Amino acid sequence: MHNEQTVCGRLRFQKNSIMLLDPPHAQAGVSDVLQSKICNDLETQGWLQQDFFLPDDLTIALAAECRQMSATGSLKSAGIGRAEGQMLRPDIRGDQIAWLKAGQSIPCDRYLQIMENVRIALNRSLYLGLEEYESHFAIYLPGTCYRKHLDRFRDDDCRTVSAVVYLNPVWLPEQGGVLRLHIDDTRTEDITPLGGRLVLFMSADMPHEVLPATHDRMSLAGWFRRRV
Ligand SMILES: O=C(O)CCC(=O)C(=O)O
Ligand SMILES: [Fe+2]
Repeated sequence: MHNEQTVCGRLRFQKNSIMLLDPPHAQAGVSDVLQSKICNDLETQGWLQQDFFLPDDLTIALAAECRQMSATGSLKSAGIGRAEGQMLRPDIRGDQIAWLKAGQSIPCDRYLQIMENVRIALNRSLYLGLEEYESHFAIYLPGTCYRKHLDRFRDDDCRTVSAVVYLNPVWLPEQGGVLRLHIDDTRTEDITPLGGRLVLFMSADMPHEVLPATHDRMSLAGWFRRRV
């Protein structure tokens, strides 16, 4: 595991990073490192963190796309709840989002292909029967948050594994904006939203929240789903 102080300072260049995808990464599966974390960490503790998950050039391209969408008004305030029951409650959830569509850009398709490899790895390790992946860009403007919640809806149990990939190439601890996982009644785990980092956790069992930040906080949040 990398020292948080070093990792938080600045996204390092590819030569220092662990190659997580076997070349050529588009078609290859996930690395042995990630596959064994899925087996060990996700299965035993219900969550995992993988740094340098995305190649640096992809993190930068996705961050640029997120910023561009924000600047052109393509990101919309996210609601809470599902379908007709959805409502805007910026005091509870303050991010702005845009759902990804296949073919919308080369970086998004690269990201979706990588997540497809993760889906296969999850099924191989944990026999979860995951059939699809949905994902959105998210930006949390300074001061906004997402209060403690579970990702699985009460009336729809398809969301099985939650995945967040962070897109800010630089993130300092004093900028806040951690993802706080509530592991049990007494233990929490804070994850700094540093670019390239992946977090996976079980959607039904892991209460979590996003704390306010002092800077724009960009990510791709997604869910591996079982069929209805
Ligand atoms: O951005 C994060 O760290 C988590 C986001 C989240 O919890 C969600 O979108 O449901
Ligand atoms: Fe969530």
